[in-house]
Amino acid sequence: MKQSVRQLLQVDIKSIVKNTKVNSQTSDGVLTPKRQKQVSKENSRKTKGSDKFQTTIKSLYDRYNKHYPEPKRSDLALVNFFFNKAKVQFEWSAPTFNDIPGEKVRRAMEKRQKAAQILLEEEKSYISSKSLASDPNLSMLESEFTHLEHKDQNKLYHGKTEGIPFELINQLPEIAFLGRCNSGKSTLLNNITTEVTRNHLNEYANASKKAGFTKTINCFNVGKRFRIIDTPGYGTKGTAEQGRLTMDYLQKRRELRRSFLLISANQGFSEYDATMVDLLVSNGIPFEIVLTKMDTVKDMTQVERIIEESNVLNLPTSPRFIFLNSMTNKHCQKRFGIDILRYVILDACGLSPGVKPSKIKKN
Ligand SMILES: Nc1nc2c(ncn2[C@@H]2O[C@H](COP(=O)(O)OP(=O)(O)OP(=O)(O)O)[C@@H](O)[C@H]2O)c(=O)[nH]1
Ligand SMILES: [Mg+2]
Repeated sequence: MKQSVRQLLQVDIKSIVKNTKVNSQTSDGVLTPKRQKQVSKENSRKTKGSDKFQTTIKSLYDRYNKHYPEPKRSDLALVNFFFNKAKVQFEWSAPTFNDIPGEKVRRAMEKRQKAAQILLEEEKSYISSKSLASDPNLSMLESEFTHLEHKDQNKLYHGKTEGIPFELINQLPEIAFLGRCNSGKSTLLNNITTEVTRNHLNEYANASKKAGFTKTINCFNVGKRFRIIDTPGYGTKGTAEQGRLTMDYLQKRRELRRSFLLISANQGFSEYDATMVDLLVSNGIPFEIVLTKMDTVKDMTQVERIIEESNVLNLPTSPRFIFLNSMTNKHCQKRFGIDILRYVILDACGLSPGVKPSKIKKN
């Protein structure tokens, strides 16, 4: 008898637990009709909000990128596939331009080649002054000289690469993120190279609320197809050394294909940004403009004003304008503009949207 009471009690407790848990769900996990209605209402509100945001961002993009053909949806899908699958590896961090792997050696090689060229020219002019120009020995001399020149180089750089430093053999196109401190460069790098939408993402580059966080130029290899360079921010929290480092990189780096100037949509163009734009234009460095933190913008006319009041629409070049958000919030629950930026990056590196990463992420 005692046992059957206990059994009864157990059954009762079980059913109580079941009933409380199942307030909004039936026992097999299916939502009750009431809850279903609520969820679908919430979802449609979210979708409506996101749709509105997407439409606004799209109309801004169309308005300021009339010179550029709109990327096809199928291409955007391919590009997203590439970035979501490509393995990202941190490669180097350089506090000065000479610290970039291969740069010192490249400079030394170029100096030697220049010196050798001058010697060859002198030799030629000596021979022609002695009216030996038709002498068959001249071509022999030239080839002898070239041989010596190479032998000399090989002496400097031993190894299996026939005198060419490994870092220079391993060249890939590069793109760089530039902008004021806190404009969202490091966060964007983490975002475009990951599939997930997660706030406070610190996957590869370190991002921080603290302005002036990135202090060196940092290089990340993406799928062994190209490299993304994260630069230190400029402005009141940046230092003169960091500014020089970024300018050296922009002016001297042969692998740089395009730079992306990040402007925070809630701050707009500053005098520092105007100077950077001038430097990019006067040095002939190709660049695009990326308006970040679009999730923080309540009134989109504010973004239009930022663009119209800056000088960028009157430049001799026509940079693209890309509008995006790396973070999400209640009003903006998806990332926008990331796919367009991904598309432009591959294009800048001379890669087609259908390119496959040479190295993929492990799941
Ligand atoms: N709301 C919002 N915040 C963002 C977005 N992107 C970046 N942030 C925030 O802005 C702050 C600065 O981001 P970082 O990526 O470190 O900026 P940075 O340009 O690399 O800054 P420095 O390294 O100092 O030059 C961080 O607190 C980020 O969370 C965005 O799209 N929306
Ligand atoms: Mg940074």
